Amino acid sequence: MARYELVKRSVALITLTNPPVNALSSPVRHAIANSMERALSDPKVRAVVICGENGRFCGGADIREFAGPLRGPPLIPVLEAIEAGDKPVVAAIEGMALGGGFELALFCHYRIAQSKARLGLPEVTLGILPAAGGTQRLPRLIGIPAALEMITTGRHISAQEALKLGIVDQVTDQNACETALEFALKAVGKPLSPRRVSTLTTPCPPDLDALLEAATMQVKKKTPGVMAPLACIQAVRAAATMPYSKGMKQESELMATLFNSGQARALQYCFFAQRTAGKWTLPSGAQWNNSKPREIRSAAVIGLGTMGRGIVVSLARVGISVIAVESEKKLLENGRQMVIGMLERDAKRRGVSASLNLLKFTLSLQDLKDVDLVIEAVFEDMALKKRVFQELSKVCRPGTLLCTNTSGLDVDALAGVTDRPHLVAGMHFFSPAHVMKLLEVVCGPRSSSETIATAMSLGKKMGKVSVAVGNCPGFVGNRMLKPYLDQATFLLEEGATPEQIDKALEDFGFAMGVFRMSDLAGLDVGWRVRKESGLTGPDVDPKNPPRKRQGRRYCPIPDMVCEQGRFGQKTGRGWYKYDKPGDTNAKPDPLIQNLLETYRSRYGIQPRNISDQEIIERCLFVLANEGFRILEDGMAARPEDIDVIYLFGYAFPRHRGGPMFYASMVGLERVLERLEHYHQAHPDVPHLEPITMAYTGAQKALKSDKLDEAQALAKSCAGRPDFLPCDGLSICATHSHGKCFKLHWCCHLGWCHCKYVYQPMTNVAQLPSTPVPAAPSDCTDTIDLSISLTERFLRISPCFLPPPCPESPKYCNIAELFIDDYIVKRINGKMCYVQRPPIHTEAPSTPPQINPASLTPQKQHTEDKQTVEETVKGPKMGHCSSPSSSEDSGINALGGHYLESCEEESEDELSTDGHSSPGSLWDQDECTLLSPSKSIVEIIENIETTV
Ligand SMILES: CC/C=C\C=C\CC(=O)SCCNC(=O)CCNC(=O)[C@H](O)C(C)(C)COP(=O)(O)OP(=O)(O)OC[C@H]1O[C@@H](n2cnc3c(N)ncnc32)[C@H](O)[C@@H]1OP(=O)(O)O
Repeated sequence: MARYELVKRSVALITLTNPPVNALSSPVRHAIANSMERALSDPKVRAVVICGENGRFCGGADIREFAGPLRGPPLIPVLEAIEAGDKPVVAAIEGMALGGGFELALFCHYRIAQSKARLGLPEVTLGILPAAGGTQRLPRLIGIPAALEMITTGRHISAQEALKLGIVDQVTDQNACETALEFALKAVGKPLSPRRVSTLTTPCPPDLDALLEAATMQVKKKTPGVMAPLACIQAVRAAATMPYSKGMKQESELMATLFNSGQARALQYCFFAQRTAGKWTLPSGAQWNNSKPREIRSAAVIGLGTMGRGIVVSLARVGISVIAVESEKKLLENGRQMVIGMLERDAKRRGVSASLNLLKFTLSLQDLKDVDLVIEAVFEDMALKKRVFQELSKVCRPGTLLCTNTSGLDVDALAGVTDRPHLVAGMHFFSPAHVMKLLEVVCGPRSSSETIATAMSLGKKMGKVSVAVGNCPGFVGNRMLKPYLDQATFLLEEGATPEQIDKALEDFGFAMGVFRMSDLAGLDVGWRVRKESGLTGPDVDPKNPPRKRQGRRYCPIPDMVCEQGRFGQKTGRGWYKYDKPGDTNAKPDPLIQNLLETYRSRYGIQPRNISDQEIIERCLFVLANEGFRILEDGMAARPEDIDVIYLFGYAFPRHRGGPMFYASMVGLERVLERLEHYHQAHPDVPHLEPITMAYTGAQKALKSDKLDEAQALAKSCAGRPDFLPCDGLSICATHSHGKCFKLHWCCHLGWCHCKYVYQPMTNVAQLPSTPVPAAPSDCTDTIDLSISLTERFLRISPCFLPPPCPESPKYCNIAELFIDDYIVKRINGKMCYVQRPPIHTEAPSTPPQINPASLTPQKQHTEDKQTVEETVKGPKMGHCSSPSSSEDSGINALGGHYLESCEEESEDELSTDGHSSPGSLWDQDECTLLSPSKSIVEIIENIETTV
């Protein structure tokens, strides 16, 4: 974790060795502390240099450690020992010094930076503040204004800027470590006191209060409702007004508040979710690390509308030569001028020369015969796109990849008209394409893994956050948007105003409410789509009730707004009025208020007061509900992918984590209950029906037509770093195909390709601890909650925490729980899955008394124990069994499970009377899930899978 060497006979060189970013994990902190002690006590050592391996100084604290209790030495005392030492310590900064890494450098007496290095305190972006002295030391070093700006924005600065600000002492084009070694030797003997930042006085500007006030206003405007930047300002104020030690105390108190906040969890989740999305996976098993992308040197873009132009710019600025095609001379010339203008402005801003020589503009598709990849960006019309793809098929060389920038049309239908359906995929950019970071890469059923790998890799090269999604109407982002927009207009019908709905959403954290956003995007686009899909317009049968379409509720208000020529900002009128077309300052319009009142009275709707809570719940829970459906349908691989799409494509507030994360933070029971509530009130709105309900009752018959739930679960988990193939171990005898998987933590169900085989294996401490919903008063032991696997998955991993340490001794294993119908039991307020007992005809009227010992044959204990030990040691996994053998072994799961999970327990603890001994471990948190210490074991869910 850190290497210690004596170099040049008298300099201790400490190299951090914790790939990929030399984060300050517990072992690294240990190693720094030990190395410093050694260096300071060795009389041969006259100076110390600290650097990072592989050209990266340090990426800061190990963010993964934030999820659990702090282990190992706290960072601050380790760093204080560096500053307090009587030998000069020089930080040799290559690559990056971020967060705790930057703070480490600030505790050193000198800092040398390689010219390409970046420095910064990005903690604010993770919902925390620089709490290893960053907020107290940086202002002392560079003054309040510059420190405030760096700390509240988290901006990374260049080595040159750091030199200018006085953060580093020297910038070198050479190896920073070599330079630092020379520098260190020269520093020997010079007084260290002035180099100790903690002893400096913060230069305090006379207008401190005004400065801090302005900063406060600025962050409140830029990131409304976000706590961390405000806490940063308070900490910096302390640096200006308090002695160092008091300031440090203040910093630590502020950190304590932030550290456990939901915002910090959300923002840290976003950090990892973004990186997880790059690790794409397809149902076929193809994924980021087993599929090779092609290199794309040349591309073509068809259509030079807003989207096409943005795509051309995105490609050209990363050095890909582009042929841009239009159908008419005038459009081509217009597009050419606009693209050149955009590239020139972009290059000026980035201080580089515009890559105009990479561009070619043409009216002929024939010019595309040699390009590596084509992105079609013509009008959103299937017939037109099909014609283009047929033509491309004829013109382009056989290996050219053909991509479409459709925002929701069937990619496979386009693939079907080509001679190379495997080389066709969707590349759904967001407008404006050269600005927006999101790219949905749409995998058609026939898209090859190489095609997807290439599109994903091209997206990354263009600086996009690319997410692989399935091919369904609207893909992921726009599919979810529809129910969200519907809810907003239904709320209008019921009594809300656009201003009220927008305000509620903006207070939640959206930069723009749904109506302001629609005005910006233009209302005519959606109107055209609705007309084309027969929801409105002359083709609609006049006998159709205006507020019903295809058997479900329909709100015609948006059509009525468009019929008045109100298309949003561009026409100066939409849901709001604007001073002139193109203006952005939205003002409430009494005409809209009139329209709503007339509408309501025409349809006999009594307007009611609608709370902000209802607005948020209906708009956002319906969004998450559709997300669950998308996971169930296998159209997104993981909830993180959905969240990333909403964060980067739809401006979902980052400190809320995304719609799926938000739902998990609210608590899925609550989301479920509210959706049920709203669905009961609005039964003609299917999107309000919780996905969990789709598999119960009257819908049950449909289940066989649906994708199997277990498959959906596995799909939703495949590719997660915590969802690991179990090394090709032999699997069930009857279904000897595929591989087994195991979920370490997020779910205690694993899955193998014989889709009914579950292999629970999880860390006891991580087993579901979601509070169990209160039982109905008239029936205290049973709630007939039939929930889907996808939901359960999310429900028990409410914040997608990282996996526990693999060496954790607390794995439990229900090796043979592979049943088709099992029960979730509540034990001590937590949940446990066991096989349904032999069928009893009647549900017990009182809570069943489970006698664990009687459920647990002794022989099975021993066998299970064996399995657990193997599990703990390594990836070896017990066999999965076929459903046919479930009856032999399933029931032992409960006993085997808890016995092995709490190895130190004697069987006495598993007392058949169900009462735990005082002080027993069964009473402690870590084992509560498995403890039968309360005699009442409640059945809280019936979960069925199809066999
Ligand atoms: C008392 C409290 C004391 C101290 C508190 C200190 C607070 C902190 O230091 S908070 C952390 C501050 N640091 C950061 O925010 C940096 C975060 N990382 C990045 O910005 C980037 O990763 C990067 C360092 C600029 C490198 O970028 P890039 O080269 O593009 O690689 P990535 O794909 O982003 O990351 C590679 C790999 O590393 C993982 N990772 C990166 N940083 C951290 C980290 N700080 N902790 C843990 N893991 C980190 C990242 O998740 C990637 O992992 P994969 O598994 O490969 O996806």
